[in-house]
Amino acid sequence: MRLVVTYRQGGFMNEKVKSGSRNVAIVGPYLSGKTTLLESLLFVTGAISRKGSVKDGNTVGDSANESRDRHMSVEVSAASTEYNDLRFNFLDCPGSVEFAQETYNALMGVDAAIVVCEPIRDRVLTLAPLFKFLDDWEIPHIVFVNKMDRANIHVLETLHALKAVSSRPLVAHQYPIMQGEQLTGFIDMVSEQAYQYHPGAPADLIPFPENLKEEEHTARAEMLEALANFDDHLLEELLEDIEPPQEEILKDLKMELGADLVVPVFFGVAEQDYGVRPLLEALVREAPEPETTAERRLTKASNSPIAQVLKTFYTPQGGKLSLVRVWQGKLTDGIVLNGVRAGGLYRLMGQQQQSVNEVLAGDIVAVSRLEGIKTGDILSPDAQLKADLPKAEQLEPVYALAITPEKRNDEVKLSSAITKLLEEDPSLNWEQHGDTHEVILWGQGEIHLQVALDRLRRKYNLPMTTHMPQVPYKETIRKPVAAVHGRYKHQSGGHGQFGDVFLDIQPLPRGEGFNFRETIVGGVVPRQYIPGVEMGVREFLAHGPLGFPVVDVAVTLTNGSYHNVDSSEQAFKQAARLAMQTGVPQAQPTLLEPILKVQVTTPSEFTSKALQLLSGKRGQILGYEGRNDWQGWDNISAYLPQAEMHDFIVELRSLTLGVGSFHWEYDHLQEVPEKLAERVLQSNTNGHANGNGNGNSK
Ligand SMILES: Nc1nc2c(ncn2[C@@H]2O[C@H](COP(=O)(O)OP(=O)(O)OP(=O)(O)O)[C@@H](O)[C@H]2O)c(=O)[nH]1
Repeated sequence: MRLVVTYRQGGFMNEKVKSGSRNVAIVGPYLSGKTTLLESLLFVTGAISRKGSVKDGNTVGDSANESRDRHMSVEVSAASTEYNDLRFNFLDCPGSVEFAQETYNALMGVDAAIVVCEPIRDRVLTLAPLFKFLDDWEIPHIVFVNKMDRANIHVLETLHALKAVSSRPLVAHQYPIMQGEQLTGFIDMVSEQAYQYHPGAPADLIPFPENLKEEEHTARAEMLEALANFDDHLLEELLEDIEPPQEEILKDLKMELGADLVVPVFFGVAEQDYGVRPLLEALVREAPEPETTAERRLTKASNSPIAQVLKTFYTPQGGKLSLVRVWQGKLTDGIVLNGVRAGGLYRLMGQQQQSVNEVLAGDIVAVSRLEGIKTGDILSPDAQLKADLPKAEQLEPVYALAITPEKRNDEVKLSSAITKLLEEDPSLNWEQHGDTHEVILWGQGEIHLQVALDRLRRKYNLPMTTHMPQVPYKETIRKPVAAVHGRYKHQSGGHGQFGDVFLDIQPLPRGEGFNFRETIVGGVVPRQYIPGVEMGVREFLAHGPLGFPVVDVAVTLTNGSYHNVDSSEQAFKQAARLAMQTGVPQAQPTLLEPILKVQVTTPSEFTSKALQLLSGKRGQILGYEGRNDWQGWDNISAYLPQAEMHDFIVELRSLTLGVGSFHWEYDHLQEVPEKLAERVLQSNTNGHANGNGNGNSK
């Protein structure tokens, strides 16, 4: 096939069949250098002829406008290159916890991940949730300690800190050669050969640095011991002081990395391309082949083509692209998947696309126009297909904003635009609240929602204003009132309107809602008018004297009278409303607020801070304990008023290096403390209803 060059910096690879492929996600904490590493990988493999930088906004990763604006990845970027006759599909994933869903979805489709991190002791904890995800799903991963041009802690200290947050043993695959804080070369721990880096060129073989002999030997012995834990033959050799052959070490590294039993560690400086070639070599030699990954992940009952959607994009022109991993068989141009004809197959290089005619199992490509298909869906031309592939759990939303189109006429466009937004980003959610009628956008944090709002504005021409969502307060009554009278009598022209009722109004236990009964005897209120009475009561309760829906109240129609000509269901409805208007204010109305049951997850060292945060937000601690499935992490259970939830995730993250998280569900309604209730009611009469009494726009 002929070379089609469409990429500005050097072009796509020749679209010819390679001897194999590797699909690799680049993951790691925020700003650790993932996009820079991708740029370097593409550069050293010749896919681009000039490197862009994150600062200049011209990298292949971070190509979306929303990423460029913020100098951070906000979605997965795919790029393809080749090295050693293998096709490499790299997925550059966002590091911010607010975009973790993107990363988790992408990880489900790769053969291995490169975890990029920085040599900063205090920041390694930010790796813990990612390591846990990788280990829970047994995804083979390599650590690349980046920014070794400013490493102010010793290599062994970095390794030690990293080991503390990984449940799998970390093995140094290289021993870095440093000059002060600057990486200058490395010793390959398999061959024990030393190399020196050179700007813009491959590393040179150099004599073994004698001063590192002892440290390197210790680190190598640790690596071999870790490998020997899963290989009896290697263990015997070590016990008998036999130097294991290099092939055996490499075989073990491949097998144990592939099964996520060990995590090899590399060091580098992505900005200078240092450490990037050895990383590629390791991926070629040691990362699992796509067929091996398919054997581990795919459960299937037929041989038809099978693919899975890892990410959905809507291009600025409005076209839909589904990034898919082909697990089995081949996809061809125009193939029908799950009943939908694909528009075309494309290899991606950031935002650039190159059309291809067919794609074989083990590859990752974008498929256009798969309308109705969502991220995570398993695709096949076989309608009866029974296949299973793991799918990352959907993250629960933890942060909300109420949104309103800047232009009133845009309200009708909003729902279809949000539907597309949610297809692109499954960790968003939205609802139109039943009580407050606000449209609420839910997501993972402030930046996450701002990115969603940017997309609404840019892609769908829907600028929005936002404000803090109102708290859906309710009200109830504290004491019963009996025989409240309501009489509706109206004479206008023809025949008049007459309804007359006596109601008992009583509080119900919390959570009982509403019930209506009648104890009418002797037909003083004829049967056919009683539904009107209930309707009038319900209508009144939708908006009580404090301005909120009234709950946990029982109303009994006990007595009344009627007029043969003038009575009607409508008139009795009005009479009931009048009785309620009189009676409810006498029954000590009181404000109720929704209380959430939350479960906070935090590293144990931050548990006391998280407890303080909860208490400071009127939370009621129910208990806390260490997690059985996650050493060094605690779960805290508490009740938290919904009025205090708005910034809870923001504050929790700022107290816990960004790794604290929480799960929540509505639990019950509870009386608002008197002082606070006054503030809420005051701000409600001013047109706002949130717990802090400040309904300001954000
Ligand atoms: N000193 C130094 N800086 C680096 C290196 N690699 C990346 N950086 C800088 O680190 C910053 C973040 O780099 P990115 O590549 O955007 O990091 P990222 O991990 O992709 O960021 P997110 O995807 O937003 O989490 C940028 O300013 C880079 O220039 C490196 O090897 N050395």
